[in-house]
Amino acid sequence: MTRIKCCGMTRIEDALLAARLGADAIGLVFTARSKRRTTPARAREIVAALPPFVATVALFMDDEADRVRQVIDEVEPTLLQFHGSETDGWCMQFGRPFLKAIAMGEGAAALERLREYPRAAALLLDGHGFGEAGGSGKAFDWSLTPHDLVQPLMLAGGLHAGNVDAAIRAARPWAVDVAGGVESAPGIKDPAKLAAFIAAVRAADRVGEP
Ligand SMILES: O=C(O)c1ccccc1NCC(=O)[C@H](O)[C@H](O)COP(=O)(O)O
Repeated sequence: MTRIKCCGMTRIEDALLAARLGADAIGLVFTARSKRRTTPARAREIVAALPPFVATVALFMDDEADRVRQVIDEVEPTLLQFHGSETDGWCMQFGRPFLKAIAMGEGAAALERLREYPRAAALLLDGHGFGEAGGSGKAFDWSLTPHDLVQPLMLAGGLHAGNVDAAIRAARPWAVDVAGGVESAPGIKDPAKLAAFIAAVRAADRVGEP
């Protein structure tokens, strides 16, 4: 079954709805470069409201290590996610499992970077260009997804209910990640789009079942 992460949560009601609809994880963005950023205080409220077994992911992009530590202390996320030019060793310093986003906007040229994070819990292939922020709404060429990596792969970038089936068939990812495709405005989730997205992922999972 394809796991689902809904990113850029800023409201308790959106996070609860995602959990109720079956999302496996929600993302909380702390980098100043995001139009979906939230505060540690608000994130703490969202985390406290969630039911058990829904993972919480704290996102950063070339932020100071002290800022990451402050968020860990205040929010106690399940996982960290790094979107910038952080190295494998830098990401490891917090002693927490981490996801590393790889900018796939340059196409095949980006594939080498996937091999630079042997200690990442999973790799998130995102559609933006190198140095650009995530949450771009840009898809990449899913056929580039490699299948010889040990780590689980997550697919992100421009996904929505209308294309996630094709994305899953093309890339066969372990998980999909969505932000803009389920929103009515940055950081504000649209209940109908969220429900349609999760239903589309589940439908894609059933293809080929007897
Ligand atoms: O969402 C953001 O604003 C953001 C900003 C800076 C770094 C990462 C960010 N989001 C990371 C995510 O995991 C998004 O879900 C992913 O990039 C896909 O976004 P979208 O293309 O809007 O579905």
